[in-house]
Amino acid sequence: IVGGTDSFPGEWPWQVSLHAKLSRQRHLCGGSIISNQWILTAAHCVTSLENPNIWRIYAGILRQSEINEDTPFFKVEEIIVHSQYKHAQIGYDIALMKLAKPMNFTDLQLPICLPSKEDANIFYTDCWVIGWGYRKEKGRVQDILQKAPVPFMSKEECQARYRRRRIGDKVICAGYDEGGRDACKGDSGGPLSCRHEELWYLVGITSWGEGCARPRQPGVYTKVADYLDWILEKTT
Ligand SMILES: COC(=O)Nc1ccc2c(c1)CCCCCCC[C@H](NC(=O)/C=C/c1cc(Cl)ccc1-n1cnnn1)c1nc-2c(Cl)[nH]1
Repeated sequence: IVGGTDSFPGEWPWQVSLHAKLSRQRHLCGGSIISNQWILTAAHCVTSLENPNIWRIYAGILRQSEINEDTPFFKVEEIIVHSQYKHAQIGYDIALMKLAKPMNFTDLQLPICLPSKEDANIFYTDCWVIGWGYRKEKGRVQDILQKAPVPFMSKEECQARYRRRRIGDKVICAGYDEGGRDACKGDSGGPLSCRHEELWYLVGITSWGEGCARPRQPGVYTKVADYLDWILEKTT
Protein backbone atom coordinates (compact mmCIF):
# COMPACT_ATOMS: atom_id res chain seq x y z
CA ILE A 1 0.00 0.00 0.00
CA VAL A 2 1.36 3.43 -1.01
CA GLY A 3 0.44 6.38 1.21
CA GLY A 4 -1.11 4.18 3.89
CA THR A 5 -0.92 3.95 7.67
CA ASP A 6 -0.57 1.09 10.15
CA SER A 7 -3.73 -0.87 10.91
CA PHE A 8 -4.82 -1.72 14.43
CA PRO A 9 -5.25 -5.28 15.79
CA GLY A 10 -8.66 -6.58 14.76
CA GLU A 11 -9.37 -3.63 12.46
CA TRP A 12 -9.62 -5.82 9.34
CA PRO A 13 -10.36 -9.31 10.74
CA TRP A 14 -11.27 -10.65 7.28
CA GLN A 15 -7.81 -9.92 5.83
CA VAL A 16 -5.57 -12.96 5.40
CA SER A 17 -2.00 -13.42 4.15
CA LEU A 18 -1.55 -16.12 1.51
CA HIS A 19 1.86 -17.79 1.74
CA ALA A 20 3.23 -20.40 -0.63
CA LYS A 21 5.96 -22.81 0.44
CA LEU A 22 8.08 -23.74 -2.59
CA SER A 23 11.82 -23.96 -1.93
CA ARG A 24 11.13 -21.44 0.83
CA GLN A 25 7.97 -19.78 2.18
CA ARG A 26 6.89 -16.22 1.52
CA HIS A 27 3.83 -13.91 1.42
CA LEU A 28 2.39 -13.83 -2.09
CA CYS A 29 -1.03 -12.20 -1.88
CA GLY A 30 -3.86 -10.98 0.27
CA GLY A 31 -7.27 -12.62 0.58
CA SER A 32 -10.58 -12.15 2.38
CA ILE A 33 -12.51 -14.48 4.70
CA ILE A 34 -16.08 -14.74 3.34
CA SER A 35 -17.21 -17.74 5.43
CA ASN A 36 -15.71 -20.21 7.89
CA GLN A 37 -14.41 -22.33 5.03
CA TRP A 38 -13.88 -20.00 2.04
CA ILE A 39 -11.29 -17.33 1.15
CA LEU A 40 -11.80 -15.00 -1.81
CA THR A 41 -8.70 -13.80 -3.66
CA ALA A 42 -7.45 -12.89 -7.16
CA ALA A 43 -7.09 -15.52 -9.88
CA HIS A 44 -3.66 -14.16 -10.83
CA CYS A 45 -2.41 -15.04 -7.33
CA VAL A 46 -3.08 -18.74 -7.72
CA THR A 47 -2.69 -19.50 -11.41
CA SER A 48 0.49 -21.54 -11.99
CA LEU A 49 0.37 -22.38 -8.25
CA GLU A 50 -2.81 -24.44 -8.27
CA ASN A 51 -1.47 -27.23 -6.06
CA PRO A 52 -3.42 -26.69 -2.82
CA ASN A 53 -0.68 -28.32 -0.73
CA ILE A 54 1.84 -25.50 -1.15
CA TRP A 55 -0.47 -22.84 0.33
CA ARG A 56 -0.51 -21.65 3.94
CA ILE A 57 -3.22 -19.17 4.93
CA TYR A 58 -2.55 -16.93 7.94
CA ALA A 59 -5.54 -15.25 9.57
CA GLY A 60 -5.86 -13.06 12.63
CA ILE A 61 -2.42 -11.50 12.19
CA LEU A 62 -1.40 -7.86 12.06
CA ARG A 63 2.32 -8.35 11.44
CA GLN A 64 4.14 -10.63 9.02
CA SER A 65 6.73 -11.03 11.83
CA GLU A 66 4.08 -12.97 13.80
CA ILE A 67 4.64 -15.75 11.24
CA ASN A 68 7.27 -18.39 11.99
CA GLU A 69 7.43 -22.17 11.78
CA ASP A 70 5.26 -22.46 14.92
CA THR A 71 2.50 -20.07 13.76
CA PRO A 72 -0.73 -21.94 13.04
CA PHE A 73 -2.06 -21.68 9.48
CA PHE A 74 -5.00 -22.99 7.49
CA LYS A 75 -4.41 -25.65 4.88
CA VAL A 76 -6.14 -25.41 1.52
CA GLU A 77 -8.32 -28.27 0.28
CA GLU A 78 -9.41 -26.83 -3.06
CA ILE A 79 -8.64 -23.86 -5.34
CA ILE A 80 -11.29 -22.66 -7.79
CA VAL A 81 -10.20 -20.16 -10.46
CA HIS A 82 -12.83 -18.45 -12.65
CA SER A 83 -12.96 -20.42 -15.90
CA GLN A 84 -12.87 -17.24 -18.02
CA TYR A 85 -9.75 -15.84 -16.36
CA LYS A 86 -6.77 -15.22 -18.68
CA HIS A 87 -5.02 -12.03 -17.54
CA ALA A 88 -5.77 -9.56 -14.75
CA GLN A 89 -6.09 -6.69 -17.25
CA ILE A 90 -8.83 -8.55 -19.16
CA GLY A 91 -10.91 -9.36 -16.06
CA TYR A 92 -12.45 -12.36 -14.28
CA ASP A 93 -9.59 -11.93 -11.80
CA ILE A 94 -11.27 -13.91 -9.01
CA ALA A 95 -10.58 -17.20 -7.24
CA LEU A 96 -11.81 -19.15 -4.22
CA MET A 97 -9.74 -21.20 -1.79
CA LYS A 98 -11.55 -23.81 0.33
CA LEU A 99 -9.99 -24.41 3.75
CA ALA A 100 -9.30 -28.04 4.66
CA LYS A 101 -11.18 -27.45 7.95
CA PRO A 102 -13.69 -24.74 8.87
CA MET A 103 -12.09 -21.97 10.95
CA ASN A 104 -13.40 -20.80 14.30
CA PHE A 105 -14.27 -17.13 14.26
CA THR A 106 -12.59 -14.94 16.86
CA ASP A 107 -12.32 -11.16 17.36
CA LEU A 108 -9.27 -11.33 15.07
CA GLN A 109 -10.67 -13.56 12.33
CA LEU A 110 -14.17 -12.86 11.03
CA PRO A 111 -15.83 -12.82 7.62
CA ILE A 112 -16.64 -9.69 5.65
CA CYS A 113 -20.11 -9.25 4.10
CA LEU A 114 -20.53 -9.87 0.40
CA PRO A 115 -22.39 -7.02 -1.29
CA SER A 116 -25.95 -7.79 -2.37
CA LYS A 117 -26.99 -7.60 -6.02
CA GLU A 118 -29.13 -4.54 -5.32
CA ASP A 119 -25.95 -2.83 -4.10
CA ALA A 120 -24.16 -3.45 -7.40
CA ASN A 121 -24.46 0.20 -8.38
CA ILE A 122 -24.04 1.92 -5.04
CA PHE A 123 -21.44 4.68 -5.16
CA TYR A 124 -19.60 3.79 -1.93
CA THR A 125 -17.95 6.72 -0.18
CA ASP A 126 -15.94 5.03 2.56
CA CYS A 127 -13.59 2.50 0.91
CA TRP A 128 -10.19 1.29 2.07
CA VAL A 129 -7.49 -0.78 0.37
CA ILE A 130 -5.50 -2.97 2.74
CA GLY A 131 -2.38 -5.12 2.54
CA TRP A 132 1.21 -5.96 3.41
CA GLY A 133 2.42 -4.94 -0.05
CA TYR A 134 5.11 -2.46 -1.10
CA ARG A 135 4.88 1.20 -0.12
CA LYS A 136 6.51 2.18 -3.43
CA GLU A 137 7.04 0.50 -6.79
CA LYS A 138 10.55 -0.65 -5.86
CA GLY A 139 9.85 -1.69 -2.30
CA ARG A 140 9.31 -4.70 -0.12
CA VAL A 141 6.58 -6.47 1.84
CA GLN A 142 5.64 -4.51 4.97
CA ASP A 143 5.53 -5.94 8.47
CA ILE A 144 2.42 -4.16 9.76
CA LEU A 145 -0.79 -4.41 7.73
CA GLN A 146 -1.30 -1.06 5.95
CA LYS A 147 -4.57 0.73 5.12
CA ALA A 148 -5.35 3.60 2.77
CA PRO A 149 -8.67 5.30 1.92
CA VAL A 150 -9.34 5.33 -1.82
CA PRO A 151 -12.28 7.08 -3.50
CA PHE A 152 -14.45 5.29 -5.99
CA MET A 153 -13.99 6.35 -9.61
CA SER A 154 -16.67 6.09 -12.28
CA LYS A 155 -16.19 3.60 -15.10
CA GLU A 156 -16.16 6.45 -17.62
CA GLU A 157 -13.44 8.34 -15.76
CA CYS A 158 -11.45 5.13 -15.33
CA GLN A 159 -11.65 4.30 -19.03
CA ALA A 160 -10.48 7.84 -19.81
CA ARG A 161 -7.42 7.29 -17.59
CA TYR A 162 -6.58 3.94 -19.22
CA ARG A 163 -7.14 4.91 -22.81
CA ARG A 164 -4.89 2.23 -24.27
CA ARG A 165 -6.74 -0.55 -22.48
CA ARG A 166 -10.38 -1.56 -22.49
CA ILE A 167 -11.50 -1.41 -18.87
CA GLY A 168 -13.72 -4.45 -18.34
CA ASP A 169 -17.31 -4.10 -17.15
CA LYS A 170 -16.99 -6.25 -14.04
CA VAL A 171 -14.36 -4.03 -12.44
CA ILE A 172 -14.24 -1.04 -10.16
CA CYS A 173 -11.61 1.71 -10.24
CA ALA A 174 -10.50 3.59 -7.18
CA GLY A 175 -7.77 6.11 -6.62
CA TYR A 176 -6.78 9.74 -6.69
CA ASP A 177 -6.17 11.83 -9.78
CA GLU A 178 -3.21 13.35 -7.97
CA GLY A 179 -1.98 9.82 -7.08
CA GLY A 180 -0.28 9.22 -3.74
CA ARG A 181 -2.42 6.44 -2.27
CA ASP A 182 -2.95 3.05 -3.90
CA ALA A 183 -2.35 -0.67 -3.71
CA CYS A 184 1.04 -1.96 -4.81
CA LYS A 185 3.00 -5.21 -5.25
CA GLY A 186 1.98 -7.77 -2.63
CA ASP A 187 -1.47 -6.28 -2.01
CA SER A 188 -3.28 -8.09 -4.84
CA GLY A 189 -5.98 -10.58 -3.91
CA GLY A 190 -6.80 -8.48 -0.87
CA PRO A 191 -10.04 -6.62 -0.20
CA LEU A 192 -11.32 -3.23 -1.23
CA SER A 193 -13.47 -2.89 1.89
CA CYS A 194 -16.29 -0.33 1.96
CA ARG A 195 -18.34 0.72 4.97
CA HIS A 196 -22.03 1.19 4.22
CA GLU A 197 -24.73 1.76 6.86
CA GLU A 198 -22.60 0.46 9.75
CA LEU A 199 -21.43 -2.73 7.97
CA TRP A 200 -18.29 -3.52 5.94
CA TYR A 201 -18.65 -5.02 2.47
CA LEU A 202 -16.16 -6.74 0.18
CA VAL A 203 -16.71 -4.44 -2.80
CA GLY A 204 -13.49 -5.21 -4.71
CA ILE A 205 -10.55 -7.59 -5.02
CA THR A 206 -7.22 -5.81 -5.57
CA SER A 207 -6.24 -6.67 -9.13
CA TRP A 208 -3.93 -4.39 -11.19
CA GLY A 209 -2.85 -0.87 -12.05
CA GLU A 210 -0.28 0.99 -14.14
CA GLY A 211 2.44 1.52 -11.55
CA CYS A 212 1.53 2.32 -7.94
CA ALA A 213 -0.22 5.53 -6.88
CA ARG A 214 0.73 7.36 -10.07
CA PRO A 215 -1.35 10.43 -10.97
CA ARG A 216 -4.38 9.53 -13.10
CA GLN A 217 -3.56 5.78 -12.94
CA PRO A 218 -6.18 4.42 -10.52
CA GLY A 219 -6.24 0.93 -9.05
CA VAL A 220 -8.46 -1.61 -10.81
CA TYR A 221 -10.44 -4.04 -8.63
CA THR A 222 -12.60 -7.04 -9.50
CA LYS A 223 -16.20 -5.96 -8.84
CA VAL A 224 -17.41 -8.60 -6.35
CA ALA A 225 -21.11 -7.67 -6.76
CA ASP A 226 -20.91 -8.92 -10.37
CA TYR A 227 -19.69 -12.36 -9.25
CA LEU A 228 -22.22 -13.21 -6.57
CA ASP A 229 -23.86 -15.98 -8.64
CA TRP A 230 -20.42 -17.47 -9.37
CA ILE A 231 -19.43 -17.33 -5.68
CA LEU A 232 -22.71 -18.91 -4.56
CA GLU A 233 -22.52 -21.58 -7.28
CA LYS A 234 -18.99 -22.58 -6.25
CA THR A 235 -19.39 -22.40 -2.47
CA THR A 236 -22.73 -24.14 -1.94
C1 LIG B 1 9.10 -11.62 0.97
O1 LIG B 1 7.99 -11.96 0.13
C2 LIG B 1 7.70 -11.17 -0.94
O2 LIG B 1 8.40 -10.21 -1.25
N1 LIG B 1 6.58 -11.55 -1.61
C3 LIG B 1 6.02 -10.93 -2.71
C4 LIG B 1 5.85 -9.55 -2.79
C5 LIG B 1 5.22 -8.97 -3.91
C6 LIG B 1 4.75 -9.80 -4.94
C7 LIG B 1 4.97 -11.19 -4.87
C8 LIG B 1 5.58 -11.77 -3.75
C9 LIG B 1 4.62 -12.08 -6.06
C10 LIG B 1 3.22 -12.63 -6.05
C11 LIG B 1 2.89 -13.26 -7.39
C12 LIG B 1 1.44 -13.13 -7.80
C13 LIG B 1 0.92 -11.70 -7.92
C14 LIG B 1 1.45 -10.93 -9.11
C15 LIG B 1 0.90 -9.48 -9.23
C16 LIG B 1 0.97 -8.71 -7.92
N2 LIG B 1 0.42 -7.36 -8.03
C17 LIG B 1 0.01 -6.71 -6.90
O3 LIG B 1 0.17 -7.18 -5.79
C18 LIG B 1 -0.65 -5.39 -7.03
C19 LIG B 1 -0.84 -4.79 -8.23
C20 LIG B 1 -1.55 -3.47 -8.26
C21 LIG B 1 -2.90 -3.40 -7.92
C22 LIG B 1 -3.56 -2.17 -7.93
CL1 LIG B 1 -5.23 -2.10 -7.50
C23 LIG B 1 -2.89 -0.99 -8.31
C24 LIG B 1 -1.55 -1.06 -8.67
C25 LIG B 1 -0.87 -2.29 -8.65
N3 LIG B 1 0.50 -2.33 -9.02
C26 LIG B 1 1.03 -1.89 -10.18
N4 LIG B 1 2.35 -2.14 -10.09
N5 LIG B 1 2.60 -2.73 -8.91
N6 LIG B 1 1.47 -2.86 -8.24
C27 LIG B 1 2.36 -8.72 -7.37
N7 LIG B 1 2.69 -9.28 -6.20
C28 LIG B 1 4.03 -9.22 -6.07
C29 LIG B 1 4.53 -8.59 -7.20
CL2 LIG B 1 6.18 -8.27 -7.47
N8 LIG B 1 3.49 -8.28 -8.03
